[in-house]
Amino acid sequence: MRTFAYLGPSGTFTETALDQVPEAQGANRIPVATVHEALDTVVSGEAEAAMIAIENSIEGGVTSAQDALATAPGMRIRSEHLVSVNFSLVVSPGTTLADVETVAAHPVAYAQCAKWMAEHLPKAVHLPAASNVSAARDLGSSVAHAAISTPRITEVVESLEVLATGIADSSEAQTRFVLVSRDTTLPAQTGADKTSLIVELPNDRAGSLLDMLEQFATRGVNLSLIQSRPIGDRLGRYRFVIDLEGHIRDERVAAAMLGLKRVSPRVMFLGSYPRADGQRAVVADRFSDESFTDARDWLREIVSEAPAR
Ligand SMILES: O=C(O)C(=O)C[C@]1(C(=O)O)C=C[C@@H](O)C=C1
Repeated sequence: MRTFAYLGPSGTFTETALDQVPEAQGANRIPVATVHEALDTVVSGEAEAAMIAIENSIEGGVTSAQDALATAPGMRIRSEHLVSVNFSLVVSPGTTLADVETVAAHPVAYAQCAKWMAEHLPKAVHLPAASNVSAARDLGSSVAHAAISTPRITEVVESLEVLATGIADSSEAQTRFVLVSRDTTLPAQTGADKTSLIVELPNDRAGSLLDMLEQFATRGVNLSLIQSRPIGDRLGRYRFVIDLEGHIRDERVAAAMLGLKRVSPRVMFLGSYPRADGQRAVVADRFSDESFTDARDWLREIVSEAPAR
């Protein structure tokens, strides 16, 4: 039976993202407690793929996921999935807002409710939880007086009371999830694709960040995310987590990758996959596949006609 891992327990937004994967319907699902654990199940072969949150429209890149992807061997993103997220404040029956001094919440969820918290619970202390669901499920047994959770939490944990709904700073917030596996076959080009990379730069060379960015700019490759994360071995060493518009089989993306390989000591290719929003990249004529192949044919002709030395 096919097996998929996701950040559990059942009821998380991550599970909602997994529900979007046709192959995961009726499959065996392993709920895990962290992104690291999710990727470990894939590395060990226990699960064929894992669903992880990678970016939020308010909080930006999910750094724990970026760091886990940078260190787990051989991970490839197969597909991306968007889920609209909103949050409720829940308590054990009888607790009022005035009683709440501590709030359990997943850090990404807590950050998305910052304005509501500042207005209604300015003195509350945040207790980080592994997921939106575990924050609420563990209320009875933890020191938390309230939890930030998904609006559907009362379907999973019936004993809870909802103190406030729609507490996220934006009602339009979305989280982007990716399905990660060890399958290295490339998903087909669709014209509306994304490619994810992790790039390290030499830190003893002035202008290496500009060198990297030029590889994309001069080939008309648009970036949709760029974030630096500490490599962790010593101060001042960072890796760049990058999402770009296009597929590695697009000539302009392939050319940028070749350029990157020359300026960077380490480029990790995390995958090319269809964009969840179906938005096609806007590509100027001079960056089209045809423009690249024409230029290559022109050069080949010159080289093949060159007199032997
Ligand atoms: O999947 C969930 O419900 C989670 O608790 C996790 C998570 C995340 O990992 O970032 C997912 C989406 C929300 O934006 C906040 C938290």
